[in-house]
Amino acid sequence: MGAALRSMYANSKYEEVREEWEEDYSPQRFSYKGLYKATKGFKESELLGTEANGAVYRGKLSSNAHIAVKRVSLDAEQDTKHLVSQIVGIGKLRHKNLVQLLGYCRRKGELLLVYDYMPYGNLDDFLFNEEKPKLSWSQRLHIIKGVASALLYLHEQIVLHRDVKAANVLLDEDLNGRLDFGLAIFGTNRNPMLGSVGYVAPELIITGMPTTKADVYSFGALLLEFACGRMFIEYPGKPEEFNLISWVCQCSKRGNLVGARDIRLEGDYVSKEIEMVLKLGLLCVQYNPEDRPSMAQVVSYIDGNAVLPEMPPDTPGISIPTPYHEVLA
Ligand SMILES: Nc1ncnc2c1ncn2[C@@H]1O[C@H](COP(=O)(O)OP(=O)(O)OP(=O)(O)O)[C@@H](O)[C@H]1O
Repeated sequence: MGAALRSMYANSKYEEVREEWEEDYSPQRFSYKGLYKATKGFKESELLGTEANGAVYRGKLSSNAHIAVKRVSLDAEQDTKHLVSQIVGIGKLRHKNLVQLLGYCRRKGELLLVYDYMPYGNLDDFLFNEEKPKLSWSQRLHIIKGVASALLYLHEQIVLHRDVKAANVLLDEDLNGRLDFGLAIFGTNRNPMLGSVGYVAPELIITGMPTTKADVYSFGALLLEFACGRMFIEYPGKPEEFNLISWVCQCSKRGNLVGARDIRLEGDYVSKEIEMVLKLGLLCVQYNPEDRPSMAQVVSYIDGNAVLPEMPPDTPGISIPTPYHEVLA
């Protein structure tokens, strides 16, 4: 048992692995031949990006649907059955601000994940790459609202995202923010901390246990990045500007919280909204997980259905250095 029962196109370039237990998952199963054709044979020109976990290609199916295909290598000891059942489960989630995971294909030592294609790529580029057109404040707020509601939806479905970061927020054709599922959601991220440096909640480094409040922390870091147009942690920065918590608290102490904003916004912003996003960001990145709001509260604050609690910049638990300070100082 467990051996491949059927190997489609054995010994051909379209060879793939299918096992009997996958029969129930056939609606989510893509053929390697179909994906090969969709991506023009995984041609260099269709490559969207290569990250530590694998390469992502743009593709077009025979139905004319645009897709993105992520190729990931599988460890021999990986529990493939469990992984595939997780992929199928995640694929059943439906929310307008999630990047839909359409299905998968499996080859020897390799997994291919198929997603809806997001034409504008990820937020990382728009927020931190000076060469990309800047996002206006109203576009940013629209994206923030979308991502917050997607994360709330995941938590309501008892799913942790585990890797909220700007690179995992993609933009669709209408510039809606769509939360992408990084590999961390499947627990296959080879980074044992689960998540990405800078966005990981301090307690996660010690416990290694992902929680909803750790997702809220990462979302808070993202909020600060949206408003400030800078990465949450910037290595070459001045010590007091090393991370956005210190930077925003400094501005707040000087009585100029809005001064922490992205200068690329120029005059295009609403002070009250920037203030709300910055204050909410600080609330979410508090050191103590119990002090952070839930995603349901976060959505209420963003939608203006609840009043944000006042939190002076010297409140214990916000302006203290993160563990990264000590590691990287
Ligand atoms: N569905 C998609 N549509 C369009 N572009 C995508 C899609 N998914 C990923 N990309 C792009 O492909 C590149 C690599 O993405 P990938 O998700 O592997 O990066 P990552 O976020 O660092 O990885 P991970 O989240 O698994 O740690 C990025 O530039 C990303 O914007």
